[in-house]
Amino acid sequence: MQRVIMKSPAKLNLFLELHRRREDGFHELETVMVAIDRCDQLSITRRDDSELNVTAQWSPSQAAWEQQLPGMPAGSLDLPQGEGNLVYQAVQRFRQRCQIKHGFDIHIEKTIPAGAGMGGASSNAACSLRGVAKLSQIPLSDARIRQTAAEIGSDVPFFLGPTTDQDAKPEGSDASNPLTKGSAALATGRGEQLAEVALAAPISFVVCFPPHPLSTAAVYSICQVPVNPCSAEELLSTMAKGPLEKLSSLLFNRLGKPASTICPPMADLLESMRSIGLNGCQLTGSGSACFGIAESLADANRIATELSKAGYPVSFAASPLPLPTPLQ
Ligand SMILES: C[C@](O)(CO)[C@H](O)COP(=O)(O)OP(=O)(O)OC[C@H]1O[C@@H](n2ccc(N)nc2=O)[C@H](O)[C@@H]1O
Ligand SMILES: Nc1ncnc2c1ncn2[C@@H]1O[C@H](COP(=O)(O)OP(=O)(O)OP(=O)(O)O)[C@@H](O)[C@H]1O
Repeated sequence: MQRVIMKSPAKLNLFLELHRRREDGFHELETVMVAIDRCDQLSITRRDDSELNVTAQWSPSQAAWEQQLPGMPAGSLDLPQGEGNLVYQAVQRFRQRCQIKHGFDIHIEKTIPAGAGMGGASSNAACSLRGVAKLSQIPLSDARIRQTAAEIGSDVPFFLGPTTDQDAKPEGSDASNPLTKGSAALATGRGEQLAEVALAAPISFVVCFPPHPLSTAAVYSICQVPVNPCSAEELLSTMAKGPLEKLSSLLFNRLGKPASTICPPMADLLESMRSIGLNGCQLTGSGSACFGIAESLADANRIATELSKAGYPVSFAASPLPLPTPLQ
């Protein structure tokens, strides 16, 4: 096999709580993430020589994105190429660890907004590790893949999917829902310790990216660790057993406040989303994208169109997307 074409999904954080700031500068957190069907595409071709080439472009084009998001700060739509791209860093580190001599040509077609809190770069990095392992005949359950992912970023391990097929059968629920199995996980530590969680049925999200990218480090640098942290327990049990109508009241993100301090337009966006009829509107990750829950996918598509017309052109409906298990 010389080439793989892979989908690299985005994620939403349904819950995010901070427990303590660690000596290494990272925060111990508890977050529930769901992969969604807004995906970048990676094409990875094995080379006979040792060259590693990584290129990225917006789909359908940079010009289309610049036209859609005229208010974006200059340069914020420039995608890093080559060594500046997280995919290059992940693959190079993995090649050195596994002494992979051959090179790769990797091209990324981007639809996930950057600086949005949707894990675009992290997802691309995880996807590239899976693809390079496949093209190098390294079993996807090889521990060095997950080890490299954890070193590259806090969100990268999540996108590798369940560790083994056994892990993809979460406790106490019907894990056989083919539309959602393997799409959600509880992450702790700095985000690299994962436990698969069940989702009883698909959820209809509306995601909206205001033209204001946010730096994850900047948001964390002004966050406050609470004295009495919230718990994800009720959210997790409602995800597994329903009623899903209750979900929107259980969504929570401790980074919402620091993110809106840095990006005041987010408050207007959240207000617009609530007034248009979305439930449980909140920030995903460190932002600046926000999401809410609609009654149905048809409703989500209608609301996304309304938000686009109301001045938020990067608005879309999304559903949970099962992450691949190592056997796929
Ligand atoms: C906000 C989330 O997306 C939630 O899923 C993640 O926690 C962020 O993960 P990420 O983008 O992969 O972040 P990294 O690239 O690992 O870290 C970027 C910076 O965010 C801060 N950071 C990140 C994760 C964490 N648990 N605590 C932190 O304080 C640190 O300053 C770190 O230097
Ligand atoms: N493959 C990539 N795709 C997009 N951005 C990348 C990539 N590699 C490096 N970057 C850089 O990383 C920055 C953050 O990108 P993005 O927000 O997609 O990543 P993330 O940190 O995984 O997600 P999150 O916003 O949830 O923290 C971008 O602004 C860009 O400068």
